[in-house]
Amino acid sequence: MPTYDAIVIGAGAVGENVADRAVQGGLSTVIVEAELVGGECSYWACMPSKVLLRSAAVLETARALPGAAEAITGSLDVAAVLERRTSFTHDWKDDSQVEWLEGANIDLVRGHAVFTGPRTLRVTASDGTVTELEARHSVAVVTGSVPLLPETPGLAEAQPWTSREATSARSIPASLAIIGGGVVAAEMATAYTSLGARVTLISRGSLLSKQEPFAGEAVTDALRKAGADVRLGTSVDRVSPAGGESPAAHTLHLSDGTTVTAEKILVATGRTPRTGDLGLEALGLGLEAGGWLKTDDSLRVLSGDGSPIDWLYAAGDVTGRALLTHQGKYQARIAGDAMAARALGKPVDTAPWGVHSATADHAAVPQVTFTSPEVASVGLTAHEAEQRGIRTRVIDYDLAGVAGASVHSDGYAGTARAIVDEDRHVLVGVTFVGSDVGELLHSATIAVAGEVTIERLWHAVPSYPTISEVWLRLLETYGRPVAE
Ligand SMILES: Cc1cc2nc3c(=O)[nH]c(=O)nc-3n(C[C@H](O)[C@H](O)[C@H](O)COP(=O)(O)OP(=O)(O)OC[C@H]3O[C@@H](n4cnc5c(N)ncnc54)[C@H](O)[C@@H]3O)c2cc1C
Ligand SMILES: NC(=O)c1ccc[n+]([C@@H]2O[C@H](COP(=O)([O-])OP(=O)(O)OC[C@H]3O[C@@H](n4cnc5c(N)ncnc54)[C@H](O)[C@@H]3O)[C@@H](O)[C@H]2O)c1
Repeated sequence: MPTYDAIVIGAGAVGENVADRAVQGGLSTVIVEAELVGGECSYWACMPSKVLLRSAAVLETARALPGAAEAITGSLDVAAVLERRTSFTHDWKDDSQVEWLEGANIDLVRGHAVFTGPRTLRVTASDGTVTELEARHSVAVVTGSVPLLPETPGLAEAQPWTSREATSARSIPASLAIIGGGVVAAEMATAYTSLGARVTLISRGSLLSKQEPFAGEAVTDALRKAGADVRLGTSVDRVSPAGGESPAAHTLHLSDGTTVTAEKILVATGRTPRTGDLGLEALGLGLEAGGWLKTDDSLRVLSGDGSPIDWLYAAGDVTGRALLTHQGKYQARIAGDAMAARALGKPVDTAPWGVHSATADHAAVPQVTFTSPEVASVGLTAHEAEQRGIRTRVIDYDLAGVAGASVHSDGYAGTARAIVDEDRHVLVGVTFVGSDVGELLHSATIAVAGEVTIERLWHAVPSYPTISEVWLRLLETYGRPVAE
């Protein structure tokens, strides 16, 4: 049986990084992949979705700029956008990522992995070939997540799209009904409206409800202005064939008594961990098939009794810690380093903010939602800070009042919010809403993760005239520091 120091199950962006750090730490490592090396982010999530959004965002900015606006003589070239998307996904082929694995000294076994015992796995390839693998030290489960489909009567029969079909479509449907009000729903509603589909978004709550309320409100207003039908506080009771002249269309019957007819339905109601078919439950460790893999901050999986399993690690979506590529890769760096350090008897630093502790997962998770306007946030919302019992002050500033924003484009609209922990005089959360604010976010992430005091932030001088001058405006709104 081939034996390695470490086995990584899942070669998405996160698994690749776990394996890379394990190899760099001195462990012989094999990675197992059932589909494409590169995972969801490269082929059906981050990259294709952002490419689908980008051209229209640039066009919108140009339209708000005298001089540039006059040069626009046509409309969005949908075929060119789809072609650029396909080039980013390498037409759903993973040769370049396989080449990267080879360069990083990571062995690859293709197929679906199932645990046969502690540290042993059986991998079955699509042609039926079986490979048994054994790990001397550790196994990392990095199997990601899959879309969660609600059990709405008639929905499965309508063969709805998930994010996979929405990001890989070769043509744009005339009409698209999107069920959900989270990030996927908001981004895909923005993209498909710009690409010419008649979009109806149906959300049982508000839009982007995990963010500051003004974020979802701004995106809702913008989507409506762009022509989308956004129905909030409504759910889908059942789906039926539309009949009539367009047999391929579907009718969605909503809880408010209205109906929506659409050629395609996109379900964007969240994700569920890919742990149902791994044989984890047979290990006798109290792990549940289909459940999230809870971990400690060095990414060791916690057994049913809450104690860490010394040989079993997990990172990325499958942990449910933060379903974001960059945060999963942060966990991956820590998991791979911790696996290597423990295997080789080297020191392990699991103190908060230590080398082997994914502390930022609790305090400073950044996220950019690439809607129009963009929503960029890190750390806590005002509501979350209050729930954690932090004594806060909320500072808001209208981005339209910042010189750099008015240079960016005419009629620039946006909002910035900073949440100050009044006891520690540090920021615990920041949100920006506005065109191109995504590139501003890392300044806020550094302030929050670095726990930079308000007094010191006055010495971080933003350049004039950039949108980042909002930092100075937020400080002025908070109040000048005084010498004691
Ligand atoms: C539409 C959409 C847009 C997104 N946009 C962004 C974005 O802009 N920015 C961002 O940060 N995040 C974004 N995300 C989230 C991001 O895609 C995920 O957080 C990220 O892909 C998780 O990476 P992962 O490696 O944990 O899982 P995955 O990428 O899902 O990789 C897991 C891999 O494991 C393999 N696998 C599973 N089970 C087995 C098994 N038993 N044996 C062998 N192999 C197995 C799978 O085939 C897969 O390749 C988006 C998500 C969606 C749905
Ligand atoms: N730009 C980015 O960073 C980006 C982009 C897309 C996705 N993602 C990540 O991917 C993950 C998945 O995104 P998502 O939008 O699918 O999930 P989400 O958790 O953001 O939103 C799920 C939405 O579905 C609704 N919902 C849940 N069950 C429902 C039901 N039965 N009926 C009707 N509505 C229901 C929820 O109320 C919520 O509005 C997110 O956690 C996000 O972090 C990130």
